[in-house]
Amino acid sequence: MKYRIEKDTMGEVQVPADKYWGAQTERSRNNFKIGPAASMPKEIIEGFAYLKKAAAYANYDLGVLPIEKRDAIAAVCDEILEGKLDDQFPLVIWQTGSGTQSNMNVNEVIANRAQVLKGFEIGEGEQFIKANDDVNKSQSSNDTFPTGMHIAAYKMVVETTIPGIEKLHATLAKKAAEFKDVVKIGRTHLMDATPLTLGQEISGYAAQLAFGLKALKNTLSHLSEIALGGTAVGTGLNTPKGYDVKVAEYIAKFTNHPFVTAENKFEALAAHDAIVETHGALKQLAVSLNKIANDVRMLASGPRSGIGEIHIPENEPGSSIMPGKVNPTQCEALTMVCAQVIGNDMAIAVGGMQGHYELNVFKPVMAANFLQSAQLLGDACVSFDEHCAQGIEPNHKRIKELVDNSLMLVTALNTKIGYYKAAEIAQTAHKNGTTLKEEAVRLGYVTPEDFDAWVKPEDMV
Ligand SMILES: O=C(O)C[C@H](O)C(=O)O
Repeated sequence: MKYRIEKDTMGEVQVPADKYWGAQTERSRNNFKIGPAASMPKEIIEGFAYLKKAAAYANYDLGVLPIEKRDAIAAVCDEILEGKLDDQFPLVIWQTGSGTQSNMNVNEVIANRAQVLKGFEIGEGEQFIKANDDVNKSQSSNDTFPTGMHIAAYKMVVETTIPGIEKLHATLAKKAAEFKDVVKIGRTHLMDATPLTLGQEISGYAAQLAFGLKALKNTLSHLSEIALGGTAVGTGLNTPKGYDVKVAEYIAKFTNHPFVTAENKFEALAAHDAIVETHGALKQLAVSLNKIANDVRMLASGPRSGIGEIHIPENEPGSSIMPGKVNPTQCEALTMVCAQVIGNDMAIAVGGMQGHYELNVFKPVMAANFLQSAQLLGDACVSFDEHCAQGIEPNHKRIKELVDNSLMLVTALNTKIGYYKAAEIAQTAHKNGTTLKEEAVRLGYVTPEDFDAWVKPEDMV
C-alpha cells in the first residue's frame, strides 16, 4: 500500500495515499482496533454531511466564511449524501465518546476532497480549505455529533420505523374487521376462558400498535431539537450571533424535516434524554410486537397437536430433518428483533445516565444502538406484515371444535343459577368427560331448552 504523510498538532502520520482522510482519522484507526464490524453508521455520516453543509451556509450568511469555501464544502457534502465517498469513513463506534474522531474524519475528508475538486493534489496541505478552521467553523464535536445523531435518528424513525409499523397496523385493523364474527374461545392464564371473536382479539393487537405509534410520534418534538450552535460546552463560544437559529433552518431545509435549534444547549450536549425518550417508545413497540408475534405463533401451532385456530402462510421448509414441517419463522424473526431492541434500550439507558458535567461521552454507542433498533423494527414489521400477518386466516373447524368443547361457556349461567351451581356443572363435566349440557340437565339445575337459550357463545362476546 502507498502512503502519504499528513500532519496534525501531534506530528506526522502515514495515511493511505488514495484516501481523503487525514492524520486524526488515521490515529483513530490505529488506536481503536475494536470490532471492525462496528462501523460508525452511515446515517450518522449523512447527518454530518447535512450539518456541515448547513454550517457552511450559515457561516457564509453571517459573514465568517467566503462563498468559494461555502460552495466547496457544500459540493463535497452532496457527494457524501450521494454515497460517492462511502469508503472514506472507516472509523468504528468504539472511539472517543464525544465522536470527535468521526467529526474530524468528516472534516478531513471534506477539506481534502474540496482541495482536489479545486485542482490541488490530495495531501498537498491545507492551501485552499482547512479542516478545523473552515469545515469545522463555528462548531465542536460536542454539538455536531449530537446534531448528527438527531438528524439520523429522526430520519430513520420517520422514514423507516413509522411507515413499517403503520403498514402492519393497517393489516391488523383490516383483519380485525374481517374476522369480527368469528367466535372463538378466549384464554386467560393460558387456560380456557369465555369466548370472544377473533376480530376482537386481533383488534387488541392493532390498538397496541396504535398506542405505540402515538407514543413514538409524541417524542419527535424533542428529537427535532438540535444542539448545533452550542459548540464546546453549550455557551456557543466562537459562533457568530444568530448562527444557531440559522443553521437549524438550513438543516430543516436540506433534510425536509422540521429541525429547530435546541432551546437549552447545555441539555443538548450534556444529556441525550431525547434519544432515551424516543427509544423508550421503540421499546414499548418491541414489547407490543413480541406479545403479538407470540400470540400468533401459538394460535397457529400444530398442525395436528397444537392450538391451530389460525393458519399463517407456509413460506419455507422449516426443518432439515423433519420432512414437511413448516415453522412460524416470521414470528421468530420478529421476536428476536424485539429482544435486540430491548437489549439496546438498556445500553441506551446506561449511556444516557452517564453525562458528566457539560458533556455526555457515550454518544456513538447511543446513536448506533438507536439506529439499529429503529431500522430493525421498521424492517421487521414490513417482513412480518407481508409474509405472515396479511395471510392470517381462521381455521373455522378447529375454532368451533374448541368453542363447543369449552367448559367456560358455563359462565353464561352465573346470572341464571348462580356461580356455585355453575361451577358444580363445569367441575362434574370435566371429571366425567361429559358436556356442560348433559351435567346441567342431570343435576337438575337447567332444562335442555333453557340451556340452549342461555349458553350461546355468539351472545357471550
Ligand atoms: O472535539 C471537540 O470539539 C471537543 C471535545 O469533545 C472535548 O470536549 O474535549
